[in-house]
Amino acid sequence: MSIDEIPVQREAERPLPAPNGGPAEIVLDNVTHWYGNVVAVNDITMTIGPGVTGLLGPNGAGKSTLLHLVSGFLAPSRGTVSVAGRTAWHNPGIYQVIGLVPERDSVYAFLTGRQFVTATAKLHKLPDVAAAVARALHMVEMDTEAADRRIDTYSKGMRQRIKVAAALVHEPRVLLLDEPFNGMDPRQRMHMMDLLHRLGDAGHTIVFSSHILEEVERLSGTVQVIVAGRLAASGDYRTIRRLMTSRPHVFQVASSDDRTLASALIGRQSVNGVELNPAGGLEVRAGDYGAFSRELAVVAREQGVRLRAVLPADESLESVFAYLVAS
Ligand SMILES: Nc1ncnc2c1ncn2[C@@H]1O[C@H](COP(=O)(O)OP(=O)(O)OP(=O)(O)O)[C@@H](O)[C@H]1O
Repeated sequence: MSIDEIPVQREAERPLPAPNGGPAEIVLDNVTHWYGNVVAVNDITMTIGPGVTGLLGPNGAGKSTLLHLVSGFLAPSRGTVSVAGRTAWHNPGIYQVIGLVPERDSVYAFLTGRQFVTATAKLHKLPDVAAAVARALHMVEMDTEAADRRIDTYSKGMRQRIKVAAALVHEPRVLLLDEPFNGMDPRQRMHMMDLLHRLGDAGHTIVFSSHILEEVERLSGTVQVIVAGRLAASGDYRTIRRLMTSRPHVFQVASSDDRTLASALIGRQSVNGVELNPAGGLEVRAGDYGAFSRELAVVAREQGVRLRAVLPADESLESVFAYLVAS
């Protein structure tokens, strides 16, 4: 069957509000997806409206599967997914309103950035390809000499930006990005965050997945937390943050003088306990993530101790998610 033969299904616009109060552009209604015996998405109901929404969850939680369900690439095993009031599955019409930035580089590296974006514009059969390409390159700030260089000369940040340009070339209302910050350095990250912010402020519905809480916190007002295929928590990032930070945290700290740092930390307000590790470094139990991070920097400076590493012992976030699911 060619793409033109796939029946276009339309669904009545649903009046469901999104968590941020705006109209719901994306509606998942009791959606489940199995890969054979694996349940990747398990009975998820959610609505997403304009602005930036972060899909937060550990690796394997089902974020990519969920984005592919919303993009219409996967059929729900149960339930329904709709975008802009239309059923996502088997509905080529939704490609007009969706742009997808996949996690992997599905880009021919021998093309220039401009050629790649032009090919996408032609696939969409846009009336004025050159103008659409120029506009998309401008939006991601790639309307420079770099646009005419081969993609295999690009940095990771530039490759991500050109993928975003291709996804935006047909001016979709909804932009879906799978782990867009992976492998980026802090400057590239800031740049991409700024771009997504601008698109969200302009009224687009932006959904991006991430397994890093800080990325989601800095970028999105609304957060959907996915754990083991289920929706574990949903709402304003402050609510999610509070849920996460009101539990005890354990940090592994490495410094130039662990003993001095340990004795200076004991008795500090944000610190519940300190232990020196036999193999070096210390383990600190703290009540509040933010307060401890600030206090540690102050104490280290006061004592003239250099901090080499500060890592949450439960860095994978698995324990945070387990806590959220249990609560
Ligand atoms: N094509 C597939 N066939 C079988 N199982 C799959 C397939 N794709 C994903 N899975 C499984 O479905 C579950 C959810 O995977 P998914 O890729 O959606 O999660 P994710 O949150 O995006 O994780 P990651 O960030 O690691 O990609 C995992 O258990 C994964 O192993």
